[in-house]
Amino acid sequence: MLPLLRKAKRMSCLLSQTLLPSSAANSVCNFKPTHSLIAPHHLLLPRLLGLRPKIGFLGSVRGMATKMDSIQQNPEAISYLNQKEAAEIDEILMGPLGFSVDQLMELAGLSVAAAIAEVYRPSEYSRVLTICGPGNNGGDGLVAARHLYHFGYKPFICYPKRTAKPLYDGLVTQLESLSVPFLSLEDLPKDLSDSFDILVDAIFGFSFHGSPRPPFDDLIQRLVSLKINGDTHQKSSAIISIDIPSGWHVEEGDLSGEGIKPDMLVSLTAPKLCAKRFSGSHHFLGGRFVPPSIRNKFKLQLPAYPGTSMCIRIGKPPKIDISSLRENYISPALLEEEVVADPFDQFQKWFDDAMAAGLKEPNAMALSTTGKDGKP
Ligand SMILES: NC(=O)C1=CN([C@@H]2O[C@H](COP(=O)(O)OP(=O)(O)OC[C@H]3O[C@@H](n4cnc5c(N)ncnc54)[C@H](O)[C@@H]3O)[C@@H](O)[C@H]2O)[C@H](O)CC1
Ligand SMILES: [K+]
Repeated sequence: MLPLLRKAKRMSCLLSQTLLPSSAANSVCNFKPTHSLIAPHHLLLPRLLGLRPKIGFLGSVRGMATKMDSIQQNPEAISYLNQKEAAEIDEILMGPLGFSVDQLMELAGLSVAAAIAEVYRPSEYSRVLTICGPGNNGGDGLVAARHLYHFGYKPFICYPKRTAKPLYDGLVTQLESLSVPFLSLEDLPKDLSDSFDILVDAIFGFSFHGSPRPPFDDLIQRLVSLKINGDTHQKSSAIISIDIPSGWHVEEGDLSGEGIKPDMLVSLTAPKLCAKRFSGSHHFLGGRFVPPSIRNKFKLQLPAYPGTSMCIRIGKPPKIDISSLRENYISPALLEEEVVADPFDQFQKWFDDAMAAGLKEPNAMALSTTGKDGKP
């Protein structure tokens, strides 16, 4: 036991010298422990409590941070665009400013996928059906589906009116090469909420006008009825609308009051006027490509995106039930017979666990010592 403890002490000095200020390191090294355990602190604490750290989907940690940090924008402080302004911005971006539609669509679709991943974990909401319309909104949906695939979701596509242009052919080929299933209208299951956890509405964007024509009228109706007939005891699929809830008037919103009621809206570039009527839980902004010249010309007030994020929550986040954030760790205790004889090997094992979990600062650690009586 003694050589093991000496080794542990030697290692604690080594670690302390790298991690602590010298005075603190000296006091650790001069301290004579009778028992000592060293581990990355996020591993040691739960283990000492007889628990094993849970290695979960990192998006949940990130999502939680975003929930906490999210800027609770005053909706009135953000600019809303009318249909003409939205189309004009598009034209300027793709005209004098030199962007291509492919570029903007890629960024728009990536923002949508990022916003979805902020709120809906793939462990709970894996099956995603994206319903794509005939224009660029549909293209955003195809791009988002590809990114969701890479984020760990299982995407499906319904794209009943394909646009015969190389850009769209390419997006379809990219998804087919990932074996993402394309479902025809006939293939769609009767009850969408039985088969899909998320339904992405990529049917119409800011160029929509009039009343939806077939086959989109029916598809929109299926999304509407999902929320009307939703069994309150069963988890209903989440509906995510890209840029505009399809069928809504771009400026006036849900004129009949009987349109889609999405759970999440991802506005692109800047929210359109109809977004003022959005009453779902999650309103995000994406399309982080608006240059100052456009901001100035249209006097746009837009929130600053945090760090490298592709999306930002706008509007108030839903109230968080703190008890639902609690995780139960059900794992065996740290048993003496399971501990490796050499503390360096044991440390390496814990360190490898921390590295594999992708934890931030896996080299941060805590040193605990106890007396012979087992007291700290
Ligand atoms: N700058 C940006 O923010 C970018 C946004 N993007 C996305 O593009 C859409 C706007 O795309 P656009 O192709 O102009 O229009 P739509 O997708 O809305 O679809 C037009 C399409 O729909 C047909 N249509 C219109 N009304 C009806 C109707 N009543 N019934 C049936 N069909 C209808 C019309 O004929 C066209 O075929 C924007 O919202 C963003 O989502 C870009 O991806 C990137 C830049
Ligand atoms: K839409």
